[in-house]
Amino acid sequence: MSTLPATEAPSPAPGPTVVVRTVPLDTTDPLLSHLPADHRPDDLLSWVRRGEGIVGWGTALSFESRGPDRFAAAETWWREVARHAVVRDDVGRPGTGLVCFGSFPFAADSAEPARLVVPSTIVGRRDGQTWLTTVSLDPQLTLLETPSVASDPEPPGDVAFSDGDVSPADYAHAVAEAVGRIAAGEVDKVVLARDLVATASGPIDPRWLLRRLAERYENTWVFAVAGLVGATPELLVRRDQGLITSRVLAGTIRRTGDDAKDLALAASLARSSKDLEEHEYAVRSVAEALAPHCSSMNVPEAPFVLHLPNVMHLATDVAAVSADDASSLTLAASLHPSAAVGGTPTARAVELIGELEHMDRGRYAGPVGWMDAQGDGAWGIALRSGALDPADPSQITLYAGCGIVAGSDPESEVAESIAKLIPMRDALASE
Ligand SMILES: C=C(O[C@@H]1C=C(C(=O)O)C=C[C@H]1O)C(=O)O
Repeated sequence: MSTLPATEAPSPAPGPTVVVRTVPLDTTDPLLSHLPADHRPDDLLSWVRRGEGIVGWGTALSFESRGPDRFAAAETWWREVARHAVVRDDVGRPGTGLVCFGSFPFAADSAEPARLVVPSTIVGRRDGQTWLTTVSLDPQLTLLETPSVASDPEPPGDVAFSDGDVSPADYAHAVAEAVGRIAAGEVDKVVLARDLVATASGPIDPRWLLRRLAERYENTWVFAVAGLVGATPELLVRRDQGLITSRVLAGTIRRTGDDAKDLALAASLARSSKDLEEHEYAVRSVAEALAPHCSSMNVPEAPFVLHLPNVMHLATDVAAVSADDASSLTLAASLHPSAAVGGTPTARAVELIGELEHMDRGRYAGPVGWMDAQGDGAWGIALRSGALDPADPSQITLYAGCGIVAGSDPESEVAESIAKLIPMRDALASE
């Protein structure tokens, strides 16, 4: 329990003053089991992988930004919040003390704003050590009770799927058009996406989705920020005490369910010139964007095959040593959009997405993650995800996209998008 000195009122500080307290917590209960049952769906926050990470709820502070400067505005706001925060941190590692969660729209002209949220309660775990952080605007902050395990979430009931803005037929058409534009030399690669609307008979509890995603997709980061929920296998960037890492994915094969066949497919994926070419574009775009911020960088020569229950991807883990004080969010902003979700060359590919895709991606395929007061943090690409409808608790829009290159075939890309929708479709099932 802390009694911190009251700040003078009215405060001359331009930013809000938050009072933050982190203490070790003696529990081994799964992080996701702490997310409370009685909060609004868009008030639950998660960044969890293999039982570790952070979950949060309640809103101590939040911020929205729009347009091409959405990242810079968020960074400025965060620096102000961090500068004025009064922090007492008894654990002292990345993710403890003051932390925000964030999620950014893919496109600068999206109707969706970028969101940063500082939750009022965070439970985190790293290397087996668990902690509790409370954040308050009240300088007389007293520590909350140790969070308990919440009641189990209810399943969403029967779920019906319907076309979103881009039907499978529209998608095949857009892919064919993109292949034509690639042949004409406009771009080398463009990533096109589509959406699928799921309507459940009952309210969709994000805690249900998160638990199911975490159970089945242990090679992913299971996230929830302001109603965007998913399990991404792609880490845009992590900054952890001077070490920068990124997991680049591009090049995909659908799994068959037959392990022997899947191994043969994995071997063919690792040799496929179409996929290797697509992968190479994505790795190069990440390495080039990180280079100005790094003193040394390790980019493996050949990708490995990442096995997920629904698909396999060509994957490369880039590691680098930070050479400046660029925060994880600044790094994420300079990496976005990578060739994995935009294309190559980036600017022209993004224009082509605007021309051919016919939907607002919202925060799908944008950076999603968290950051602490030192700028350490982790930002994934919001893939294998859905956006809960803020107006209808029983509806969620799911998204999936595919990298289109010269050799792409529209029907295969429709099938690949279907495979990429499986994690969220399965997570919605009630069985
Ligand atoms: C765009 C998505 O995935 C991206 C595209 C990939 C591809 O085309 O091979 C692979 C992984 C991701 O970088 C998605 O899942 O929606």
